Amino acid sequence: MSAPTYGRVALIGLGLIASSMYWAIKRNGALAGEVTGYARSEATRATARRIGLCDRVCDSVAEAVQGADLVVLCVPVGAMGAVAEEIAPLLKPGATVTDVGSVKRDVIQSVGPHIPEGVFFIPGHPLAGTEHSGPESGFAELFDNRWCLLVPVEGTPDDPVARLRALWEGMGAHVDLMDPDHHDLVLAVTSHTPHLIAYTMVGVADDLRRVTDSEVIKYSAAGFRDFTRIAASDPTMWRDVFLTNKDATLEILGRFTEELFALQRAIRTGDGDHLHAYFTRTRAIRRGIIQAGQDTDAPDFGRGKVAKT
Ligand SMILES: NC(=O)c1ccc[n+]([C@@H]2O[C@H](COP(=O)([O-])OP(=O)(O)OC[C@H]3O[C@@H](n4cnc5c(N)ncnc54)[C@H](O)[C@@H]3O)[C@@H](O)[C@H]2O)c1
Ligand SMILES: O=C(O)C(=O)C[C@]1(C(=O)O)C=C[C@@H](O)C=C1
Repeated sequence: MSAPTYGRVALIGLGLIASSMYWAIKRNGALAGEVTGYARSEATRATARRIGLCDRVCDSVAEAVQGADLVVLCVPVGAMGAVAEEIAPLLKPGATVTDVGSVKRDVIQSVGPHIPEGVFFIPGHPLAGTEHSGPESGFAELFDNRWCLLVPVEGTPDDPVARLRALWEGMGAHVDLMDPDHHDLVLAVTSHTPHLIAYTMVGVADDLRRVTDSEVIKYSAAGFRDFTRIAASDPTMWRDVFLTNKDATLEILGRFTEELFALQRAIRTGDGDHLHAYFTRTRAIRRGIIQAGQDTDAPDFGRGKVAKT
């Protein structure tokens, strides 16, 4: 059997992503010699022990990080800096620190200054998740065929990046490298603003509850149901995403509202051509994604082509 990618991996914050990483590492036993885990709440640590999450659940962050070759910060983006400050003096020379946060520029600014000389810092972001959170929500297949973006800070040598890439690939993901600002802009379009829209739509439906007598829930069609799934995502995580990816989200939200006003106007003025042209353009985008084989969840994935009208 080949040597493990890392001798010891420490997972800090035992929620959806950390627990999925643990099960994915265990599925491919060659990835880590030992996985330690730490959660700040005693209840979370007790749950982790009960379900066999991590080879060793530690009662202090110091014990979890001690001797680790890789430390993965799996806490909300707003908590990354404080956790990094706490673990900094405990890090082994030559170790790598990474994170899984949904925003990258802010994590680089809050974590970077605490990373000691001789320790590598390679921020990361797996583009995979669900609306569930906590130690019991993880599963080994979460990262299969998903992207994981790595955002190495300037001057990071190739070897530690290649090693972290091997870990993510071993957990089933495809890996790309990206600049942090570009990451934050892309994710504002593909993830952050869509979440805000889902939160808003469900909030609007809730405001109308009395008017509709709960019929929006009873008769919710597939589109709205997808919104409710997204809007059930963890409030702390998403509060931090919007507070830390403020500029990119506001930029995309500005463009979104402009387009929305144009569509609103087309509806009011009965401009069917505008609506039809707009929807034709957006449908082509969806079809392009499916034809490029980039949406493995789509019901029409693998059929090779989609119906023409
Ligand atoms: N959920 C997703 O879809 C998803 C996908 C990709 C990346 N992420 C990112 O991964 C990270 C973890 O998300 P998750 O979905 O696993 O969350 P989660 O809520 O399931 O788990 C987060 C863990 O961090 C702990 N924690 C919270 N605040 C803390 C603090 N101040 N100090 C120490 N520990 C603290 C919680 O107790 C919990 O154990 C976040 O940064 C998030 O942006 C989430
Ligand atoms: O599928 C979901 O539930 C998600 O929202 C996952 C999702 C996304 O927007 O795709 C959410 C946040 C992450 O940072 C990465 C993935």
